This record gives sequence, structure tokens and C-alpha cells, in this order.
Amino acid sequence: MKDVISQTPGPLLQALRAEPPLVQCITNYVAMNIAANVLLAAGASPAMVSDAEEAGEFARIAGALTCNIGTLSAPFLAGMRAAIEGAQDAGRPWVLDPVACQATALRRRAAADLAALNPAIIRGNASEILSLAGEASNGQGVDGRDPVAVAEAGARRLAELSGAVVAVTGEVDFVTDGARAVRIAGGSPWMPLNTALGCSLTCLCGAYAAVAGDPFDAAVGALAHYAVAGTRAHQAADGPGSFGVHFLDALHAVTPEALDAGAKIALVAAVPA
Ligand SMILES: Nc1ncnc2c1ncn2[C@@H]1O[C@H](COP(=O)(O)OP(=O)(O)OP(=O)(O)O)[C@@H](O)[C@H]1O
Ligand SMILES: Cc1ncsc1CCO
Ligand SMILES: [Mg+2]
Repeated sequence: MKDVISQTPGPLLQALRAEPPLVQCITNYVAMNIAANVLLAAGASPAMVSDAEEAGEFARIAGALTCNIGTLSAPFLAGMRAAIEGAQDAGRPWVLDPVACQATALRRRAAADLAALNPAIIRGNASEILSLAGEASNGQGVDGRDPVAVAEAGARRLAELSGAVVAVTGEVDFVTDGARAVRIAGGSPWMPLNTALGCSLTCLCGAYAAVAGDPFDAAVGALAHYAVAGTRAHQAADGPGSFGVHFLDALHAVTPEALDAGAKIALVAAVPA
């Protein structure tokens, strides 16, 4: 594992809580409140700042930026472009969430254009990653309808083409930078029944990217934090509603030591060229 990740999730969580990073989240209307609570519970400092007039200026003072096309419109896109330019001027990482990018021409174009602007991490469900990688997708709107395993080859290719770490989420997550790859198990079947938990995970990837030296470690850290908290919350909850409450509690309660002890991260062998 040492040659694949240089920083395990635990020390990254410790760093995040020691100095909570300011994370600029340009996300959709559904996710805004949920993602802000997820970041606060985990230990980071969210700010939902998206208007083009200030988004670039704000990105220059944030530790990381996340862009999500869930409720896409021209003003959101203009804000994302301004913020990405600001983040890149300041040398800060940014994370892309290509919500429902298989669904319409506008989303396909926006996701492809944004993916070409050097995101550090692209995080999506398998249906979104398949589409962004140019493959057939069975996604239904924002809901993934493809198994993660089917998107693994596309994720590797997308990582090579974009230079981003690609994180595909589902029952078992897959993370790759094109060369390295891991699978992360855990979580709960109630997670996809809680809207915007994926969008919020994208924001958490931004928080981890702000404190990690390597975006691969950051994506693994954020996904492992979610998986461990999701497993815990499942044990305490009775269904999707109470799961949401227990999940915020678990994101907050998990310690760096418990995170490293509970994370189920498995190395995936390199695919021969
Ligand atoms: N069946 C499952 N079992 C365990 N964990 C799951 C399952 N499905 C999804 N997850 C977890 O839920 C989290 C969100 O992933 P998901 O793929 O549902 O995102 P998404 O489709 O982008 O969500 P949204 O668009 O609603 O925000 C991830 O941490 C993932 O591991
Ligand atoms: C339900 C929904 N619609 C647009 S974005 C979003 C949140 C989950 O992606
Ligand atoms: Mg999503």
C-alpha cells in the first residue's frame, strides 16, 4: 500500500481538523445545505460562493474549489470558469462532479469542457464516469444505474486523458490516476437514498485535496472517511431518514485512528499496457 498512497486517510483527517481548510463549493441547489453540513461535521469550512463577479477572487483565498453541474445554468457555468481560473492562479486544487452528464447535450458539453481544465479529482457515479469517458451509460438523471466495475476501464482512460484522479462511487468505490488504482468498500445501501450525499462527497474530496500533497491520497481519504462513517451510521439507523442524521454524527465522531483501522482499501493490480 505504501507505494500506492503516501498518506493514509488518518493523518489527512488529523491535518484537516488541526487547520480546517476553507473549501469553495459551487454546487447545486439540492446539495448546498447538505454538503455544508457534511463538511462542517467532517472538520472543514465550507463556503457556497458561485457568482462570477466574486467566484474567482474567492477561489484565490480558498484551500480548494469544487464544481458540480447538478442544477446547471449559464450563471453557474460562468461562476465555475471564473473560480477555476482563480484557483489555478493561486495553485489550489479543484474537483469536478459531472452530475447527470449523460443526460443532455448541455451537460455533456459542460462536463467535457470542465474536465479539460485540469481538475485534480473527478468524482462521479459509474453512469456519469462512463459517459464522460465516451462510453454508453444507463444513468437515469442524477441516479447511477451502472455497476462500478463496468466503469473501471473508462475511469483509467479518463484519468490518463484528463490528468485527474478519477473516483467512481457505488457499492464498492474505485479510485485511479490511470496507473495506480484501489477499491474502497464500506458505506450503506441507504446512502444513494439520501439525496446529494455524492455531491457532498465531492466537496469532501476538495477538503482532503486542500491538505493532501497528492490528489490520489485525497480522494482515497475522503472516500474512506465516507465509507467508515456510512458503515457506522447504518448500524445505528432504521432507514434512509435516520441514516442521514447518524451519518453526520459518524462523520464527526470518527477519529483518525478509527479511520485508518476501519478503512477497507484494496490495491488493484495494474493493467498490462
Ligand atoms: N449500495 C451501496 N452500498 C454502500 N455504499 C454506497 C452504495 N451506493 C452508494 N454508496 C456510497 O454513497 C456515496 C455516494 O455515492 P453515489 O454513487 O451514490 O453518488 P451520486 O450518485 O453522485 O449521488 P448524488 O448525485 O445523489 O449526490 C459514496 O460514498 C458511495 O460509496
Ligand atoms: C436530485 C438532484 N437534481 C439535480 S442535482 C440533484 C442532487 C443529486 O445529484
Ligand atoms: Mg452525483
